[in-house]
Amino acid sequence: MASHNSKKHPRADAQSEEDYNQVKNALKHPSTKRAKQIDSDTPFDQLEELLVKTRKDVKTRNVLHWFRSKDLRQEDNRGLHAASQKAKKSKSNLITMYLFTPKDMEWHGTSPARSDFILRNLRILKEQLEQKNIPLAIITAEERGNKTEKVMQFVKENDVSHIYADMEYEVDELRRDIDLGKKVLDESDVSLDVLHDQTVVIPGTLTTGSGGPHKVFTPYHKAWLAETKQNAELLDLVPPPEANDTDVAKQFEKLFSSSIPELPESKQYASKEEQDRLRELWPAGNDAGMKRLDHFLNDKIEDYKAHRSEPAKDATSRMSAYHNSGIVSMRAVLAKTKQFNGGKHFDEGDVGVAAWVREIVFREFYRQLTIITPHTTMNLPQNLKFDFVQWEDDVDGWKKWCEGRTGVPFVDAGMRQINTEAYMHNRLRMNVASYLRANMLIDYRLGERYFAEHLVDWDLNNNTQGWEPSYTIFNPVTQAQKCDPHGDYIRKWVPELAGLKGKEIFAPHERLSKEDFEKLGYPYPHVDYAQSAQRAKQRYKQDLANADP
Ligand SMILES: Cc1cc2nc3c(=O)[nH]c(=O)nc-3n(C[C@H](O)[C@H](O)[C@H](O)COP(=O)(O)OP(=O)(O)OC[C@H]3O[C@@H](n4cnc5c(N)ncnc54)[C@H](O)[C@@H]3O)c2cc1C
Repeated sequence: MASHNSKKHPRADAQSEEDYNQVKNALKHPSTKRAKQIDSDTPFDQLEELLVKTRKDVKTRNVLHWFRSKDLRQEDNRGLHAASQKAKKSKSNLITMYLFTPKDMEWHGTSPARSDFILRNLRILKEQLEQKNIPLAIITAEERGNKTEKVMQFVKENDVSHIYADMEYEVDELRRDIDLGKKVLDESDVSLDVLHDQTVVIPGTLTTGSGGPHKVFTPYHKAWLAETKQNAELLDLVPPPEANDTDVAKQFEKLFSSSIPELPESKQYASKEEQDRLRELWPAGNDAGMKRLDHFLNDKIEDYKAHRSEPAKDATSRMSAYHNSGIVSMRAVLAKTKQFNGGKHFDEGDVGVAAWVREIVFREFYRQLTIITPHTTMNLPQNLKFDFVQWEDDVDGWKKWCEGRTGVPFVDAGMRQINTEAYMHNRLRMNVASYLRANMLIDYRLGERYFAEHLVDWDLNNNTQGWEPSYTIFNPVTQAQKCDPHGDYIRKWVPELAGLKGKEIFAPHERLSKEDFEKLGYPYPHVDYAQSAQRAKQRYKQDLANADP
């Protein structure tokens, strides 16, 4: 029977040695030498160069916008708007398409929650567009390698003269667009344009005094604030597409009748209960996303700076899934935030606004890092030396980490949150990542993959940067005492410990008698914190000293 427990999608409660090896197999990557070659002639630069030639002045017939999983909205969508304008100018038709590639979902390990979120958003989008007589055709590409063929076939069948899309910055997606661009060059009557839409400031454009793109966050953040202050039009929105004439319905009957696919077998929810729970937590559609933003601005943002790192307060926006699938546009989000700030620039009004926008700038910065060091989206760390660390094969530790049974309350609470909500608070993401790659010395890429397989907001850029290994090792007990001072977050997610008083909850094995601890039904820590942190530091130091990337 189709199940989320299937071999292709290991679940927290089904982690066996076989699953562990399967995850490991999904983490193949080029050599560090090859990574450097890729960085020296980036797919982003190659695509930008190609687009100069593929943006052709051809006679307009039908105009296509190709939606991707990162721009699933009609509101303030740059590519869609450009396509609509082109169609209107020549009194031709706008048609749209989404290429559904279940094998891409397998390849990236996309979670059931995110896969379902994408399909639910597509359904809403299709209905909205149909009210304007604009078809949204769902085309299935059976193989990862036959996308260009599928798109060109669609282009021919529907007499498309202009293809528009919004750019995705990861290596595979850039290479897909390069491949399409090369085909378009061979066609005398087809044009291709791929626009920047994911960020307010285009990746790669914020440069240092010596001309190269910023690679360090603090100066990038400063430059970003200056750029958006000086060029207020960066937050200007474009309108949704204009309607087609009604006769289009007949002409493109086949496209209108294409239906939203079912979730692939390996991406199905484990149960109806899980499906209902996650759908309620993550309602689809631009309206739902903007409503969530309003709620955050009205009720939470003022306290964001003070409480953002306290998971029990749920003081953050939970907007990431909407940002990453492009359900809301970042321009719309920031324009609204500025309005809330009384029209003042982001760093000049409310301190909560300044702190919140700073996080969004991290998101923009990580896209800049992706285009300049594309190897980071190929299962390799930013600092290539970390590829030389000898990780441990600790299957038992891995299983405990996945299930939230490491014996470290703060870590376990985080893991149980992700397993229940397809989301984890940022402070916990930092702590569970540190625990896996340092205290357990398990290859951080397994954790990275686990996040992909479980998060609704999974994003390759943010996830790889979040998992970037370093010498920093968090102490999850002191972290919990600082960020969850009353233990409420731990109590919520680790009910075995709910009855503990005061500081007992942060390290029950140390703070209770052996007898009382064993009554809890909660495990002893998988490793000793101090010894394991020391071991990791030594391992990193020794292996990085010998690394030759
Ligand atoms: C190990 C690790 C893995 C992560 N994986 C992902 C991931 O797959 N997808 C993802 O979107 N974020 C990821 N993050 C970043 C961050 O944890 C989430 O963006 C954040 O928790 C989302 O919650 P929120 O929307 O309530 O954020 P808020 O605190 O409300 O922040 C506002 C927005 O800013 C952006 N943002 C916030 N923090 C970060 C950050 N550290 N880096 C980049 N952008 C940020 C998000 O778009 C977020 O919605 C990861 C962080 C770590 C440490």
